[in-house]
Amino acid sequence: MTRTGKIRPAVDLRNLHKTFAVGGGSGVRAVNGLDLTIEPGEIVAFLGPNGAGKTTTIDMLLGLTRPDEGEVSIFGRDPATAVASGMVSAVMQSGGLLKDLTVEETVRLVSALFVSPRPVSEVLARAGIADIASRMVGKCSGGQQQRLRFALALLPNPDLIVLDEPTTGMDVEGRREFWNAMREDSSRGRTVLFATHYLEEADAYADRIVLVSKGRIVADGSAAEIKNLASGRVVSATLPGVDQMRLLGIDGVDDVEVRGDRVLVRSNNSDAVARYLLNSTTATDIEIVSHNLEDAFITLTGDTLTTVGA
Ligand SMILES: Nc1ncnc2c1ncn2[C@@H]1O[C@H](COP(=O)(O)OP(=O)(O)OP(=O)(O)O)[C@@H](O)[C@H]1O
Repeated sequence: MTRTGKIRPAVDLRNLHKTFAVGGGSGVRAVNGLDLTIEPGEIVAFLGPNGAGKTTTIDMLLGLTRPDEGEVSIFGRDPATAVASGMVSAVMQSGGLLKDLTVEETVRLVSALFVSPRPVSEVLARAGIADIASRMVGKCSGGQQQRLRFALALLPNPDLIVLDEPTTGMDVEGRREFWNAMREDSSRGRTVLFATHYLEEADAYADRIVLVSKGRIVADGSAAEIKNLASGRVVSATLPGVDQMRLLGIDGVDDVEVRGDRVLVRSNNSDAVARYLLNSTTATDIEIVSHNLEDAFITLTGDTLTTVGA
C-alpha cells in the first residue's frame, strides 16, 4: 500500500530498453521500450517467440541485468531489495542445481538461507516431489528438476513468482503436473509472471496474456481479447436482403460480405452484431466463429509460435 492507501502494483516496468553489444555493429536491441504493470494476484503469461526479449525483461525485473533506460519496481521496491526480502523468487530455465545432492538435501540447503522459510516437507509436497525426496538430483528428469526449482522458489513464500519458460523440454503430462502444482499453490493470491512460447500454456494457465515481439508489447489482454484483437470474430447468418450499411454502422464491424443469402460480418464486437441480428432482423442460423490464439499471434507479430508437441 502507498501512503494514500492505494495498493502498489506487483510489477511496474516503465520504458525498459536493453541493447547488447555484438561485434562492431550497432548491437542487438533485445528490449525496446517496454511498459508493463501487473496487479497483485494476477497470473500473467509473457508470450513470444524465441528472441522476443522475454528472458532479458525477466533478468531486468529480477535485477540480474540493468536496463540501459527505464525503471523497474516490484511492490514499490527496487528488484534487489524485493529479491533479498523474499518478496519475489524465480524459476529459471536451467542451472543452479547440484547433481550430487538429493532433492530433499537441496531444499534443506537453500532453506537455511532464509529467515523464516516454509517447511521443507510442505514445499516438497506443493511442488509434487515428496515421493522423490531421496533421489539424487542428477538422476531426476528435466521435469522433476524443474519442480525442484519450483520448490526452492516457494521456500520464502514469495508474493511474486517469476518463471522463465519453466516447462521447456517437458512432456505433456509433466507440463500439466507442473502447472497444476503451480496453480494450486498460487490460489491464495500470489502474483505469477511466466514466460512461454507455448500458446496452449498461455491460454490454459494465465488470466492475462502479454504478447511480446522484437522487444515490445504488441498486445495485452485475456486470451479471448487477444484472439479478438487479431481480426475479431466472424458472425454469419442467413439474411436475404441484408442492410449492409446498417451492419457496417455497428461499432467494431470491420467488414461485411454477402454470399448469396448469407452475410458474413467480421467484427471485434461480435456480441453487438449478434444482438442486432437477433433483435432487429429476421436472420436465422447465426454462427460466431472465433480465431485461435495462433492466428492472433501471427497477425499481430508476423512471427510463429511453438505448439505443444511440435
Ligand atoms: N548476453 C547477450 N548478448 C548478446 N545478445 C543477447 C544476449 N542476451 C540476449 N541477446 C539477444 O537479445 C534478443 C532477446 O533475447 P531473449 O533471450 O531476451 O529472448 P527470449 O524471448 O527470452 O527468447 P527465448 O524464448 O529463446 O528464450 C535475442 O536476439 C538474443 O539473441
